[in-house]
Amino acid sequence: MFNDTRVKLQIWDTAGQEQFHTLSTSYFRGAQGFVLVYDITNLKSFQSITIWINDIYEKAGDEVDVILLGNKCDKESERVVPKQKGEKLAWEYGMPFFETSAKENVNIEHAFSVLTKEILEKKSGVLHDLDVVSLSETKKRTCCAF
Ligand SMILES: Nc1nc2c(ncn2[C@@H]2O[C@H](COP(=O)(O)OP(=O)(O)OP(=O)(O)O)[C@@H](O)[C@H]2O)c(=O)[nH]1
Repeated sequence: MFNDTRVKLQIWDTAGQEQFHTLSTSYFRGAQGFVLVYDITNLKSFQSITIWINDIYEKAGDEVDVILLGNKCDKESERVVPKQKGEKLAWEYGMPFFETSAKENVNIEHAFSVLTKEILEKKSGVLHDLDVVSLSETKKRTCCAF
């Protein structure tokens, strides 16, 4: 629930397709938000993030909401990607960043809440813009009819 609005999320997982870098454009078309996840114990997964960010913006448009997650934060002893690196990358692209653990349920709900909120805020912004346009159109027409 967000401000008394019930929200239903439809979440698509790429299920390993991304390894071959052959994500179908249907993953991007119509999507309102993206959750980019790397593994803090796997440097390559972090390095691939930049490629995916660019792919998302190219195929889904610059206006789309993206969050970055550094997952497996429960495996601190195996960490190879410092938290600051994730923060810096996210900051460069202006996206929210969290370290998460899917295993221990750390920050998962919070991350999805933040993404959902961003999407809803953008949507209400668009509706507001449309309202403004249609109101002024009506006004113009009323004006001309007189
Ligand atoms: N310790 C730990 N292990 C995790 C965490 N999240 C996932 N795993 C483990 O990491 C492995 C890979 O998880 P997946 O969810 O299959 O990862 P994926 O990148 O979605 O894999 P694909 O679906 O093949 O793309 C599994 O053995 C999970 O149990 C986490 O937060 N902490």
